[in-house]
Amino acid sequence: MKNEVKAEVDEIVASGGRRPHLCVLLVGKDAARISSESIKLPESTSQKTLLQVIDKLNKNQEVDGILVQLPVPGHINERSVCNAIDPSKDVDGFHTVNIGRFCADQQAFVPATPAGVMEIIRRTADATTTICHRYTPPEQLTVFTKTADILVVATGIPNLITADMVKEGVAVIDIGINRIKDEKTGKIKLVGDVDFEGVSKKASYITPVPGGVGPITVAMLMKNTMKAYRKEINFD
Ligand SMILES: Nc1nc(=O)c2c([nH]1)NC[C@@H]1CN(c3ccc(C(=O)N[C@@H](CCC(=O)O)C(=O)O)cc3)C=[N+]21
Repeated sequence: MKNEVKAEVDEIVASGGRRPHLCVLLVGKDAARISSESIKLPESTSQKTLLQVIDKLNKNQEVDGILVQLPVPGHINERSVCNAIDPSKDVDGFHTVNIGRFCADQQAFVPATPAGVMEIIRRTADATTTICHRYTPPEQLTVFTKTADILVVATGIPNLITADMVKEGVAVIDIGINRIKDEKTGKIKLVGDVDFEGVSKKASYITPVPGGVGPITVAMLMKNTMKAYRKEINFD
């Protein structure tokens, strides 16, 4: 590493900010405290510099888990960044090694949001899985949503799913996180992709936003961090 780049990286890492904010207390033999550190880099940061910061964290024995908050600015290749993280510290499960191992039924770090959703559903029973996406015609979308026993929504479109689109007794999991302006107060508020007000009247279960998938995602990230700390995942 060139000296001036190294100095820059050292400075960025050193200015990484305050430490013990996030305190997760586990009582019993696993009692531990997870400390976390946010390293905020300017938008203009080059890919090279970012990769060097990651490399330093990879080599730092004190660091068990690394998460690069996505999305990254356009001049940075997301895949290269995810793949720069040591797979054994990849608590996001975004490294191709972890994705590949997961798909091949090998031990791996699994992404926190889907793991959280599975935790919510907590069922291993057979289910037919169908996927709709941005090219699903709107009138067809309703055909699918109306037949669903479990409806998992992640679109980024506020109020996409309304009461008329679901069947009585459906279980709804809302992964959407949208910041919209509240018509009444003028304040920015957080909503999901589901019209909670209407759909909750028909649903047997429904996760709210905020207070649903978000917090359980964080919990799954903590779980992965503990797995990384204990070196529980065997990458052989
Ligand atoms: N590498 C990477 N991994 C991620 O897992 C990742 C990411 N990048 N980029 C952004 C998204 C989004 N995400 C959230 C997690 C928890 C809440 C959460 O806990 N939300 C609270 C509300 C928080 C608030 O009020 O702002 C809630 O829903 O109750 C939100 C969003 C993880 N992401």
